Amino acid sequence: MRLNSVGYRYQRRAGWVLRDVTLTLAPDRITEVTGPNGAGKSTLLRLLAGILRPRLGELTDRPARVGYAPERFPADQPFTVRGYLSHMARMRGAPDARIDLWAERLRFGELLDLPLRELSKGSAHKVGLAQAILGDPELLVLDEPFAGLDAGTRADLPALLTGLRSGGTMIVVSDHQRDLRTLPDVDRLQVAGGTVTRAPGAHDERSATRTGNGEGPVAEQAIIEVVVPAHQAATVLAKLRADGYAAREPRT
Ligand SMILES: Nc1ncnc2c1ncn2[C@@H]1O[C@H](COP(=O)(O)OP(=O)(O)OP(=O)(O)O)[C@@H](O)[C@H]1O
Repeated sequence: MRLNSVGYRYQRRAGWVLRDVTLTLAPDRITEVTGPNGAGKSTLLRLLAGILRPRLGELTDRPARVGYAPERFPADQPFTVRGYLSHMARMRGAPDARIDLWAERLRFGELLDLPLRELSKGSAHKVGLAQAILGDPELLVLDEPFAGLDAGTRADLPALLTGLRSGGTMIVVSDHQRDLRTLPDVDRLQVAGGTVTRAPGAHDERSATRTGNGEGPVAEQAIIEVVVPAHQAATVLAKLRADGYAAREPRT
């Protein structure tokens, strides 16, 4: 996906929030977007997701299936959690079983029959994440997904995102608290002063601060090997990826 000299301002006479942004996002990558408050991170994410259209320049090669979770999920809707997610799943051609799967992974399974309006802020935020993910998007755009999450879900989320990336999803995350900082192999964009620049990736930064205070709330990762009959390798790999684990092809 490519942005060519993209500029955006909200009103005709307002100042430009973003100017002359040119960048390419590669598939199968996680990109973390950082920057100070009001710099334009959400604006950039809305442009990437197609919620906003560039006033200047162009955005090309956006994948067809896009999942987007806004910073604040609009929970003031007259549905139960399950009713809302079923509707979203139907619109995206996803099976209902995905609702239970993602409700369990994001730790809100026991809330599925509650009205959206009764949810706490953090639980509503989880529903916002689930609706973005359950349609198996090719591009997943998450605006501050860690904000307001309980410690367990917050610790799980980097591994869930890594699993989706392994399954081929391009992921863009704004993350001003830097929850992804210890995840290896993440691209980083810095939004400031109306421009977007590439910053050193989390991997580079982790190497640089290995003896410093770089530990974050990311769950500890473990690598295991699984031995299966050769003819089942592709099936098992697909199952692991569908379950949100990062799994790689067998070595020959
Ligand atoms: N709907 C809107 N109408 C007018 N101006 C807006 C709108 N949304 C954002 N802005 C302005 O655009 C600028 C960038 O806002 P944006 O929300 O993209 O920043 P951000 O980096 O995501 O900030 P934060 O870290 O506080 O969430 C700000 O000056 C903001 O006031």
